Amino acid sequence: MIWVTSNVDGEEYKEPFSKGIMSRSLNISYIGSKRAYELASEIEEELIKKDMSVISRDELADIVLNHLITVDPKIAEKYKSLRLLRNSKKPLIILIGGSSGVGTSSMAFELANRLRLKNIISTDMIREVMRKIVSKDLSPVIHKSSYDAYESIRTPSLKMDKIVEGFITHADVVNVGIEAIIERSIKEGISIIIEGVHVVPGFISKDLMENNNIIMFTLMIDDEELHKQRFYLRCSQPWVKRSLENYMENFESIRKTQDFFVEQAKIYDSHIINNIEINETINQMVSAILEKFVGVNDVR
Ligand SMILES: Nc1ncnc2c1ncn2[C@@H]1O[C@H](COP(=O)(O)OP(=O)(O)OP(=O)(O)O)[C@@H](O)[C@H]1O
Ligand SMILES: O=C(O)[C@@H](CO)OP(=O)(O)O
Repeated sequence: MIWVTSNVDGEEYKEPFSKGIMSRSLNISYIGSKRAYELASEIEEELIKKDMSVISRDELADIVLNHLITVDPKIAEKYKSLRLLRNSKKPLIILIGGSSGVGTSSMAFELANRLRLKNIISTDMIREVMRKIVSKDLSPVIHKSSYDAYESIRTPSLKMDKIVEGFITHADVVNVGIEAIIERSIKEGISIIIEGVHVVPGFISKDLMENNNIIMFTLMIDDEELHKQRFYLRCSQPWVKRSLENYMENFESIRKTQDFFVEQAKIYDSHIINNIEINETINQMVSAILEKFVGVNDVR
């Protein structure tokens, strides 16, 4: 057996070399799990040939890097950048927003897998906790959805589109919870992805956004028909309880909230991604993250 050693706060600990863990860390630019597993097996063979029974994490990373350079320098470059990112002292906070149905929760899950992050929180869950604490009488808007919150605004403004006004009032309350999660993640030093319809550019305090490793993505779907299909797809899954009829009835309003997202994203410089193809979306996100936090240009 090959043991991998590391140091935590001066204490050394060791764990057995695992091809599964290694191949997950190698599946970085979507080379596919089969190819990643083959590479992990090649690396294991190399360790056996060199008769290494104990190896430190850093030595192992160097061996992996050298192996990847001979196989595919682009994958090697990405592996190196992601290691730098993972070794960063500050936690990484990734915010993924977009109007209902554009794919924030699916993309958060895919990105977490790609970056090997363990924490994802949906803003719908934050809203659910808030609904238990804040009564319908006190804040009727958060007891509605983002696209029909306008129905419960007590005194609508005459100057603004009512759907957008409802959306802003609704998302603004949930942002109190989002900021709390960000503050707690920074305090604990844990990296996290926060996703959902309430992650709107310009709604989180400037101070939090500027002084930490935070990056925001705004997903959208420019093609209306494709956006509708995403709801069909989601609601056709047997475990989904949300009704397709509700989203179809409110589709026009949902599209209006998307227009608002895009306007805000342009003003506040959030990365706008047309979420058509999963790998393309994830590659764009990973490239933006590496560029912002490791200073590496696109190595796709
Ligand atoms: N890039 C993509 N390609 C194909 N299907 C996708 C893509 N992104 C998301 N989907 C699918 O679209 C549907 C809607 O996505 P998802 O539930 O992630 O949206 P959401 O933005 O989280 O919505 P809500 O905020 O209303 O919960 C899901 O069935 C998901 O699998
Ligand atoms: O408010 C919304 O836009 C959606 C987000 O997921 O929630 P629901 O349709 O479940 O109210």
